[in-house]
Amino acid sequence: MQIDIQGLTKTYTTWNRGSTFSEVLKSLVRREKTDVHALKGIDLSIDSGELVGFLGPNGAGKSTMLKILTGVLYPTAGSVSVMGVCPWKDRKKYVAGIGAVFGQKSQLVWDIPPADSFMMNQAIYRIPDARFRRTMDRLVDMLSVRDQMKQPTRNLSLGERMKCEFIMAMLHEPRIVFLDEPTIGLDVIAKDKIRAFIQEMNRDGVTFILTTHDLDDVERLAQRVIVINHGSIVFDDGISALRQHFGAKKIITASCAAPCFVSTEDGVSALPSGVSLLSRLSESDVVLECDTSVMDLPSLIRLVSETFGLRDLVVEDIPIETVIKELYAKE
Ligand SMILES: Nc1ncnc2c1ncn2[C@@H]1O[C@H](COP(=O)(O)OP(=O)(O)OP(=O)(O)O)[C@@H](O)[C@H]1O
Repeated sequence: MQIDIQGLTKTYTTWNRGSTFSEVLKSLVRREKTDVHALKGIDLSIDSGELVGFLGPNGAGKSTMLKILTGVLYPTAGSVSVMGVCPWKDRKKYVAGIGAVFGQKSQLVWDIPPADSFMMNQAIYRIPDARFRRTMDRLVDMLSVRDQMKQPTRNLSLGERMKCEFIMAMLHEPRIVFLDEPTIGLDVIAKDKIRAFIQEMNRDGVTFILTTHDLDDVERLAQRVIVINHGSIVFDDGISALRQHFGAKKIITASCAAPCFVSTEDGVSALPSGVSLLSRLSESDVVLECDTSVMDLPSLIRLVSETFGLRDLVVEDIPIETVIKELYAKE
């Protein structure tokens, strides 16, 4: 096991100063304390080579978790061991083995070309010359940024800069890389390139811990999804299990020859149990949600076909957004 987290708890204490003049004056003598329970006793283990996606609504505790795992914040209680090291206790030894890419924060020096920033990292991590050249050449070719190497970072597009951020984070060949919103603001082509890069590095055995609000990132990359809400883990499994979390539901778009499931005075009387009408596109075109644990799909298709004369049919999984929205809404 590469990462072992037990009972991880973080409580932020803030002091209420008040907003009116008299409240601020009073707070000089006696201030009210507010505790924010950002992480409430998290237990988690992650194996070497995993690609884990952390999801959660705003304020769920993801950044707090990432900050503790990268060693920039210490917890209120609990233990963390990453490759046998406690991140916030033995920082010097720890940072040599990890990498980090933050979509909203740059590690490159703005006024100098990426190639010079890379050489700074070579010195910081004491990477031998031959190994540095070999790793840099490989990464630069993988991400196709050779033409950008000699230009000042401030002149690069967001996509070019993000690719260079990845190179910067991978030069010392870390075994674990933390990614915080790595594709934020990128166009679809740049996103694809970066995702392919992450997958290739993962195939080489690098463990990735990815925090994001981009469900495409999670669907395309993560083998395991951990959803945090109100400081606790509310889901920890694969992406297909996430889809099944609220039952085996399917979305069916049916185009029929005759008007189908039309409303009567008593409501939509013809709908069988386990099936609900999501939307009506026209009298004879409907979008249905089918709970296949109640009504199996072949029976529903047969019923629609025999009753209304089926012309066209599309069966889809529940959109991952719907599942996530329901998980987030749960207290
Ligand atoms: N330095 C701090 N002092 C006080 N409270 C804090 C501090 N940092 C975070 N919090 C609170 O802790 C909770 C968790 O915050 P955190 O930033 O970890 O959430 P998050 O899941 O990363 O959210 P987002 O997706 O919006 O970045 C929030 O209620 C936040 O207001």
